[in-house]
Parts: sequence; C-alpha cells; structure tokens
Amino acid sequence: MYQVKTFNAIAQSGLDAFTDNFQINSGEDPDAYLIRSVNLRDAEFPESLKTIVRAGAGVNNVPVHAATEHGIAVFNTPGSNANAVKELVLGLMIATSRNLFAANQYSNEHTEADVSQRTEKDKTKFNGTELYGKKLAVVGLGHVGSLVANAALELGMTVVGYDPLMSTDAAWNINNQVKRAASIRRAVKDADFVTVHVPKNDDTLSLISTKEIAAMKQGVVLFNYSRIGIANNKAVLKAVQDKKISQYCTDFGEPIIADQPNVTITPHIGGSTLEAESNGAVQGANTVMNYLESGDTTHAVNLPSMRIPFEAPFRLTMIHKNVPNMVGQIATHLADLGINIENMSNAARKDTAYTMIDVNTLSKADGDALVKELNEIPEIYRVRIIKHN
Ligand SMILES: NC(=O)c1ccc[n+]([C@@H]2O[C@H](COP(=O)([O-])OP(=O)(O)OC[C@H]3O[C@@H](n4cnc5c(N)ncnc54)[C@H](O)[C@@H]3O)[C@@H](O)[C@H]2O)c1
Ligand SMILES: O=C(O)[C@H](O)COP(=O)(O)O
Repeated sequence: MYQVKTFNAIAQSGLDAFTDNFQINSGEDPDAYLIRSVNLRDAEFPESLKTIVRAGAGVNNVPVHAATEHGIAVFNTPGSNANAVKELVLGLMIATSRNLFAANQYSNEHTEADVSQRTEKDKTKFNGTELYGKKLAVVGLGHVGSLVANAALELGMTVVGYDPLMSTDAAWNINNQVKRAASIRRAVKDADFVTVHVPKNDDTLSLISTKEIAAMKQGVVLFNYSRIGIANNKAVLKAVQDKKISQYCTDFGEPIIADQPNVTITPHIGGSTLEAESNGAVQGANTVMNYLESGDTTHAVNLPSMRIPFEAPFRLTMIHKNVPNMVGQIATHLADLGINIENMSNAARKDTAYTMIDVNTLSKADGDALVKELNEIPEIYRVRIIKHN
C-alpha cells in the first residue's frame, strides 16, 4: 500500500479518487506529496518520497532541481484551473471598465432613503467603457492565456499574443484571429488591456517592468494573475501614480501596493473555484496513482513524458543523469543476473533521463541485488521496482 501526504486544501473529490491501494495522511513514510501552493523550497525530503504532485499549475513553490537529484518526479495538473483564472480576469476587465468597485463604494456611502436625485447627478462619475472593440495583449498563451485570448475575441475585442515558447498543443487551442507579436513591447503597444500568464522562473522575473510599461498605451489596464514578481510592482506602482497605468489588478499582494488607489488586489484566488479545485485534486490523485503504480510520467515537469502499457509482471524505473552509457550499464546489470528485458524505453529531458524496463520474471533476491547495484551507479538518482497489480 502506498502512503500519500497532502498539503493545503485538497478537494474531497480528489481524496475520494484514490483506490484502496493508497492511504492518505496516515503513514510515516510518504511515497507521494499531493500539494497546492505550500512552500517546499527549503523542505527536506524523506527518503521514501517518490513524487510530488502539484494540484494546479505553478511549481515555483517546489525545488524542482533538488527534487530531481533526490529521484523525485514532480508533476502539475495542467489546465485544471485555467477556466477559473480566465473568468476572474474577464470579470475584472469588466469591473475595471465599468468602475464597479468605486461605484459600489459610492452607493454604500450614500445610503439615504431617497438618493435618486443625487445618483442621477453623480452617476456620471462612474461612466464606463465597453470591452467590445478594445485591444487586449496576452503575454503567455498556455492553458490560461489561450482561454483568455479566445474569450476576449468572443467579446468583440482585438487580441494580440506573445509567447516565444508556445507548445504545438497550445497553438492548436488558440483562435487563429489572435495576432502574433514578435516581442512583448510589440504586443503591448496600443493595447487597452495587458494580461500576463507565464510561469515564474529566472526568465520571467520582472518580465513587465519600466521598459515594457513605457511601451504601453497611456491609461492601459494591467493584470498579473501569474505570480508575484512577474510584474515588477515598484515599476507598476510608479506607472499607476503617473497615470500611465489606469488600473492594476493582481492576485499577489505585497506591502508596496497595498491600499493604493487604482490597484485591486485579490488574495491568490485565481484558481479558487469549486470546479477548479476539484479538477486539480482529481487530476492530481490520478497522477499520483499512475506514477506510483506504473511509472507513467505524463505531465512531469522534471522528467520526459513517458507512458507505456504495463503488461509485464514487473517494471523497473530509473531516474538518472542524461549522460552516455547509462542504458548500457543498466542492461549489463540485468544481463549479469540473467534477467531478460521484454520491453525498454529511455528518453531525456535536458540533464535528466528516465528509463523503464519491463521484465517477465524477477525473484525477490534478484530484485534486491539489482536495486543495490544500480543505486551504486552515481549517475542514477532513483531505482524503483513496480510489481503489476
Ligand atoms: N492566480 C492563480 O491562482 C493562478 C492559477 C493558475 C495559474 N497561475 C499562474 O499562471 C501561470 C500560467 O498558467 P498556465 O496554466 O497557463 O501555464 P502553461 O504552462 O499552460 O502556460 C504558460 C505559457 O507561458 C509561456 N511562456 C513561458 N515563458 C514565457 C515568456 N518569457 N514570455 C512569454 N510566454 C512565456 C509558455 O510557453 C506557456 O505557453 C502558472 O505558471 C502559474 O504561475 C496562477
Ligand atoms: O498555480 C496555480 O495553479 C495557482 O496559483 C493556484 O494555486 P492554489 O492551488 O494554491 O490556489
């Protein structure tokens, strides 16, 4: 039986998806962590831990490189909460265009029984604009960005996108009316709204800063529903104070932008809908089960994607460095023990490789010897033997 430890609020539907082969939050030696935004960057990993599955998109809370070196497969659940973020961003685009927050505040401050005369005069202060015919720039056209772009087209907006790393799968999902820009600055030029949907990494920190803001139109509305730091809040605040940015909406507060006029901060609720939480939890539970029971690495963020029908009685999986002669060494150890390979696959992702070997017979003694010998190869991070259920 496998042990799963959960962090954060994992939806019950996900916990219910686990079969009897999995125990949740009861063992001392977890095989899997199922997490959301918990910060594991400085965490020590127990030796038993084989996988970390992030129910959601961002994995910047996980030390992915260190996890790989501990032989831990890291996954996320792509797209599980993308619709939730799309709807929130679109809602805020409407809310900012129609001055809804200020209008609500006004109405709450003027609560006299008969305010009709006053409101008829004052309501002109809250005159808004429509999204129809306006231009939206979307930076990052993955699961969230593509949904935002397509929905904005449906609302009659012109949409321009920028994503130099777009996958072929993502490209299939984007309406061909979304115009493609060759740089962020070209994308944001003339846009009435700019929204950013990229992962947080060394390349995306301060992706939106002074120079990018300078390229934007006077009075632009900016959204950061990706991560703190992707829009540089210092530069953004200055632009808000200079009225270059008319409204800034973000899911990530920090003191510098707190209580500032024309800044709307939500408390990281982009993916916080019943539907998204359930999608992520169920997808996450299935990912944990598939990896532990078959070695399937679909949607791993630190390993190549590998999914092979598990038809033999035993499967060996190895996470190792992507260097020459690994497969040769592994095969030699099997041959030395007289173990015949039925099926073998190997693939690499940057510096890391993954090898799966299916065998028909493997005694307990041979299995133990094999794991011991393979673990002595310094380039191998983790060896597992999975017995077919
Ligand atoms: N606020 C929330 O609750 C919430 C919810 C979901 C996702 N997110 C954040 O949004 C991010 C995006 O989510 P997603 O599901 O769309 O992820 P995704 O991986 O499907 O898409 C990310 C896209 O960004 C592109 N990209 C990467 N670097 C880029 C760069 N420098 N310039 C332009 N494009 C770049 C990638 O090519 C990819 O297409 C997540 O990593 C997460 O940090 C936040
Ligand atoms: O990256 C994500 O999926 C979002 O930021 C949602 O995070 P959460 O699961 O902590 O709400």
